Amino acid sequence: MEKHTVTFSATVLGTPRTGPRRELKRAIESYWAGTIDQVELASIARTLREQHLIELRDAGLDSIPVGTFSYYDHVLDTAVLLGALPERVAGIADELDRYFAAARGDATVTPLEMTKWFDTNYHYLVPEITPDTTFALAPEKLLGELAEAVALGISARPVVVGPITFLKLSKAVGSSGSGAESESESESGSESESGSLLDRLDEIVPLYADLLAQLGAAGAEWVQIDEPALVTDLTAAELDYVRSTYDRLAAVTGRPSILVASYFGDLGAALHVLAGTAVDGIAIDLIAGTGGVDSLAGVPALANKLVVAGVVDGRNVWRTDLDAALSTLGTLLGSAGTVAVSTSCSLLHVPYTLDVEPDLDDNLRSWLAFGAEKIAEVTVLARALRNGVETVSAELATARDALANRRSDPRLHNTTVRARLDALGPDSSRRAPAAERRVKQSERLDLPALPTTTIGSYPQTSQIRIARAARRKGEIDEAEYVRRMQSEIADVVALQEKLGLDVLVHGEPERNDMVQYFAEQFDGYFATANGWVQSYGTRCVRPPILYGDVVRRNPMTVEWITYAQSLTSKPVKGMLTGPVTILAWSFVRDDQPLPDSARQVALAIRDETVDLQASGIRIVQVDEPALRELLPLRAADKQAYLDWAVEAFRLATSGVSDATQIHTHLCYSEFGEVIDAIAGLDADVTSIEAARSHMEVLDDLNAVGFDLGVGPGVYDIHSPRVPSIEEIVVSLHAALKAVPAERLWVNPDCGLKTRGAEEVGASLHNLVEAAILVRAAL
Ligand SMILES: Nc1nc2c(c(=O)[nH]1)N[C@@H](CNc1ccc(C(=O)N[C@@H](CCC(=O)N[C@@H](CCC(=O)N[C@@H](CCC(=O)O)C(=O)O)C(=O)O)C(=O)O)cc1)CN2
Ligand code: MET
Ligand SMILES: [Zn+2]
Repeated sequence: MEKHTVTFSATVLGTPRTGPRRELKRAIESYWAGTIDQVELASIARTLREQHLIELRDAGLDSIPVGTFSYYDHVLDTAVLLGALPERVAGIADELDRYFAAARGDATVTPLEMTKWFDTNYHYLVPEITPDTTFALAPEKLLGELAEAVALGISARPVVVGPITFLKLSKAVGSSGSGAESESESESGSESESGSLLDRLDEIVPLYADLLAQLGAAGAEWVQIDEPALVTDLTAAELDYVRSTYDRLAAVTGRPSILVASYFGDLGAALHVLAGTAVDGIAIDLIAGTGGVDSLAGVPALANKLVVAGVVDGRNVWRTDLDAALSTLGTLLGSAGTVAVSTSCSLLHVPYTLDVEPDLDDNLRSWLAFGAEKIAEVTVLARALRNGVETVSAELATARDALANRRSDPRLHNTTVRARLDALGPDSSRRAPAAERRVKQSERLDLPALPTTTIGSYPQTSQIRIARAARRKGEIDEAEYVRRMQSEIADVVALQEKLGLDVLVHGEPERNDMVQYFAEQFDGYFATANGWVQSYGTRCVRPPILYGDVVRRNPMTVEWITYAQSLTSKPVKGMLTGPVTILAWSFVRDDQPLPDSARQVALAIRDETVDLQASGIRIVQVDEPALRELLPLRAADKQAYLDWAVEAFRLATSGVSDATQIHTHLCYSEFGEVIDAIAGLDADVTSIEAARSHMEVLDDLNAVGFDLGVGPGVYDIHSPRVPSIEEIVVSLHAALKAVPAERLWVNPDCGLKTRGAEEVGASLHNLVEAAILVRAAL
C-alpha cells in the first residue's frame, strides 16, 4: 500500500436502503402518487441515511460505505453519474422525474429494461449505450452523501459501480433517439454484447479518474469500486481491459486509496491481474467463492495490499461460525499485507434486523443473523484480530452454542420425507411421451385453436391487502377473510367469462407472494413478519427461511381453486410455484446441498398437484420464473445446476395422469443459456416472457427441437400501457411464423398483480379480440 494509506479493520460492502420499516418505499410511492413533494421526499431520505450512518458507526465499523443509497437502483445511479441516461428522457426538465421516467417509463417514454443482478433476486435497470452517448461526470449525489457523512464525523467510504461492471451490464443499442423497443439486435443485453462495449472504457475511465480526484479532495480516505463482473468468465482481452483500467485509476494523483470489491464468486484469473495493479485493496468473497482462502497464498502481490475478507455471508441469514471465520482470517494473514473483516457482499440482500421478528422461537432466532447481527459479527471478528481471540471469548462461546443447538434440532430431519424420496426411482419423474399426453388432454379439454389464458395473478388491490392486514391483526376472523377472498375470486372468474378467455385462473388474491404463501404452509420453513428485502425499485419481498426438512402439512391451494372451478364450466388452472423458484426466493439451508432441498420441495408440490387432480382440476401450472436466476455465473458450473433443476421440476409435475395438462411459466430473463433446460422440463404448455424480445425465444426453442405448447407473452405487463388489438395481431402473426397454430397459446408476459384493474380489463379485451381475429384467418 502507498504510505499515506490509513487502513481500517471492520466494514460491510453495502447495506439495505429501503428503511427498517420500508419508510423509503412508502415515501417514494407517496411522491409518485402526488401526496408528498420532492422537498419532503428528500428530507425523509436524508433522515434515513443519517440515522443509518450513525447506527453503523455506533455498531463499531471503522469504514462505512456511502453513496449506496438509491431512489430506485444503483446501476441507474451509475448511469446518471456517467451522464448516460437514454436520449428519450433528456427532454424531462426535472432531474428526479427524469430519473424515475428512465426507471419506470411514463405516458410517452418506455423505461430501461430491468434484469437480474447476477444470481440474486435483485433487479437492476440496464443502461443503454449508443454510439452517440457522450459521457459526462455528474458526481453531485455521491459528493453530497459523502459530505453528509463527513459532517457527522463518520469515516465514510464512497462506493461506485466500477467501469468494467458498468459496461458489461449495459447494452449496446443502435443509435440515440431510438427506444429499447426498436433494438432487436441487442435485446439479449448485457452479456452477449458486452465485449463490444468495453471499448468505451476510454471514454469513461477518465471520468472515474476525475471522480477519484474529487472524492479525495472532499476528504475520502478510501473509495470502493464494485466489480462483481470480475467473478464471471472473462476473456484474455477483457482481463487486459481490467489491467489497463486499474493501472490508469491507480495513477490518479490526489486519489483516495482504492478498494476494488468483488463478490458473488471467485475472482479466478482476475485476482492476479488486480493484484498486479497499484490498487490498494481487494475485497474477496470467501463465502460464495469456492477457491477458498488457500488459493490466495499463490498471489505474492497481495502481500502489500489490504484484503477485505468477506467471511460473513452477506446473502444468507445464518449465524456465522466464528471459529471457522477466525481460522480463515488466520490463514489469510499469511498472504495479505493487511486484513479487514467484512461481509461477503452488500447487505442489500438481507433484512435489517432480527429485532422486529416477534414470532421466532428462541432456538431458531439463535441460529440467525440479519443485517444488524452480521455487522456485530464483523466487529467481533475484527476485535479478535486486533486485540486477540481471548477478548471475544464470550461471543465465540455463544456462537458455538448456537451452532451446536442448530445441528441437533430434530426439525432438521424428517424421516418420513426422506424415506419417501429414497423410495422414488428415476422413473418417478418421467411422464408418458408428450404426443400421447396431448391426445388425452385435448379430448378432455376441448379448447379452440390459439387458446387464450392469463398467467395467474390479477391486480392485488388495496382491498385485498387491507383484508390480509386486518386478518393478521385479528380484526377479522378466518371465515370473514375467506369470504372476502372468495368474493375477489368470483369477480375475477366473472371478468374472465365476460372477456371470453378460454382457460381461467382464480387470480391469486390469497397470496401475499408466490413463494412466501407456500413457505408459510410448509414445516421446515419460517416466514418473517418484517424481513423485507428490495426486489426492484420500491417493490420488496420477504424471503422465507428454509431451515429444516420440508413437509406439506395440508393441501395448500385446493379450496381456492375448486371454489373458482365451481363457478365456471371452463377449465380453471391450478396455480403452484415450482421447487427451483421456491428455493431461489428463499434463504436456504447451508447444511445440505441445494439439490437435496429441491427434491423435498418438489415432493411437496407434487403432492399438491395430485390433490388438485383428485379434486377435478384438469390443468395445473407450476411456475418457474427463477429457473434462469440460479444459473451459476461460471460456465463450468452451469450444466450440473440445470440437471438438478430440471429433475426437481419433473419430480414435482410427474405425479399426475397423462390427461392432466401441466403448464409452466418463465419470465424475468434471457433464456438463451437455459433453452435446453426449458425443453427438458417437458411441460405440456410453457408461457414465456417474449413481448420485449420480439418472439425470438421461439426460434431458440425450435433450434432445440421443442415441440410442446407455448404461449409467448404477447404484451408487456411491466408497463401500464394498454396494447392495441392490431399490435397483438402482429405479435401473433410473428409467433405463427415460428410455431404451428396447434401449439400456440395466447397470453400476457407475466402475472397481473402489479397492474391496475382498468388497464387489465382493456388489455385482456384486446388480447381476446386479437386471438379471435387471427383464429378466424387460420
Ligand atoms: N418472492 C418473489 N420474488 C420475485 C417476484 C415475486 O413475485 N416474488 N417477482 C419478481 C419481482 N417482482 C415483484 C413484483 C411485485 C412485488 C410486490 O408487489 N411486493 C409488495 C409486497 C408484497 C407482499 O408481500 N404483500 C403482503 C404484505 C403487503 C403489505 O405491505 N401490507 C401492509 C398493510 C396493507 C397495505 O397497506 O397495503 C403492511 O404489512 O404494512 C400481502 O399482500 O399480504 C410490495 O413491495 O409492496 C415484489 C416483487 C422476481 N422476484
Ligand atoms: N402465477 C404467477 C403470477 O401470475 C407467476 C408470476 S411469475 C413472476 O403472478
Ligand atoms: Zn412471470
